[in-house]
Amino acid sequence: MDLSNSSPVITDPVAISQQLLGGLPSNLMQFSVMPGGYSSSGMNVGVSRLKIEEVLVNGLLDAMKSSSPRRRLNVAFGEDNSSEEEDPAYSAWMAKCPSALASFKQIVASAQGKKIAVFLDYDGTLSPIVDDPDKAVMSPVMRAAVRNVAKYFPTAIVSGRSRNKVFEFVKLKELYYAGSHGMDIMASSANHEHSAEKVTKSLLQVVSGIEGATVENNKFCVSVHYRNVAEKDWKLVARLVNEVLEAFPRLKVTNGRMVLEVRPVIDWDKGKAVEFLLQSLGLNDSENVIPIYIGDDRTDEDAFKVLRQRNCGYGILVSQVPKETEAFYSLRDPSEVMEFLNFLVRWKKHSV
Ligand SMILES: O=P(O)(O)OC[C@H]1O[C@H](O[C@H]2O[C@H](CO)[C@@H](O)[C@H](O)[C@H]2O)[C@H](O)[C@@H](O)[C@@H]1O
Repeated sequence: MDLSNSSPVITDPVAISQQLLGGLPSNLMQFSVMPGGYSSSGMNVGVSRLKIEEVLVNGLLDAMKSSSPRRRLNVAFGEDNSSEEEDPAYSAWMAKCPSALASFKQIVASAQGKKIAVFLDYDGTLSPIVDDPDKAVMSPVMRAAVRNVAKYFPTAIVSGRSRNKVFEFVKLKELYYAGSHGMDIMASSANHEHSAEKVTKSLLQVVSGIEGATVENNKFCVSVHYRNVAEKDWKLVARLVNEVLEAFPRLKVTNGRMVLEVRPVIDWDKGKAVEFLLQSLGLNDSENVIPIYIGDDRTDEDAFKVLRQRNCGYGILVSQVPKETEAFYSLRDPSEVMEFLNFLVRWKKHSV
């Protein structure tokens, strides 16, 4: 299948599902309800809708605090990285999760004669984290790097944002897009979309009095951002979100990078989205396909885990601080992601 000549922009979830799902095993098409609202990975901080208690609010609050680790700065994006090499904790962590740049030769050696498929998260991976989610633009050089990668490898973006929104940022028709943590490639989602609209309205109402709190409707998931909220108010945000969810038994909340992500209680995540895309795109041959998934967030861990379990391909975590991860390799920030993508293109050009 010549993916570079196909028409990959996923414009309608139902249509694409019908197009992609033809021939897929029926279990891939099922949504199943997870008891208690916890994600299958156990990495997310799932909050049961049934127990809106102090202890859970505090649990969520702890997760909110730990999602804002000390931030390093990024040279390529106009910031200063000078003290990076001196952090012993980071160096120790790198021994377990080595740099994908330093390990590039090993990565491509294992891909000789095989097909690489590239999966990319958006926020924090292709664009640096910024205070205003609407301003998380992708730099022209990063766009060029992603475009080049897509010329040589089937490439998909798997984002927590809605497909439309992430496409507005990326603007590349030659990619595949999975939005709402992969839910935005699925059919039968009308109910989830409706719930997202309703819960967005309620969340907007309750957080309207909290300075800095914003709500973003990602079609099937809804983000409540607290990056710009004073830390003293985080507990209030957690409490209000939990209270709203009491009226939405089919929704749960997980914690991302200073964002509470309200999503359907279904057995679907970025890992399942990657499996779905590999199968749909005819790339399910784990002997001959090496999927590379690059992401920075807890939700990306589901995809890293899938690659580990399949024993094929590599998860690459983008992080400037040591983190527990299922990824094999690491990159510090979006500028290193860009370098890695450029390396891949250069290697491919010279290996044909
Ligand atoms: O899966 P992703 O593409 O990484 O999407 C996850 C969330 O990303 C966005 O929020 C994050 O980036 C914002 C812009 O840099 C930042 O302000 C926010 O604090 C981060 O959590 C997006 O706005 C969310 O809706 C996504 O769920």
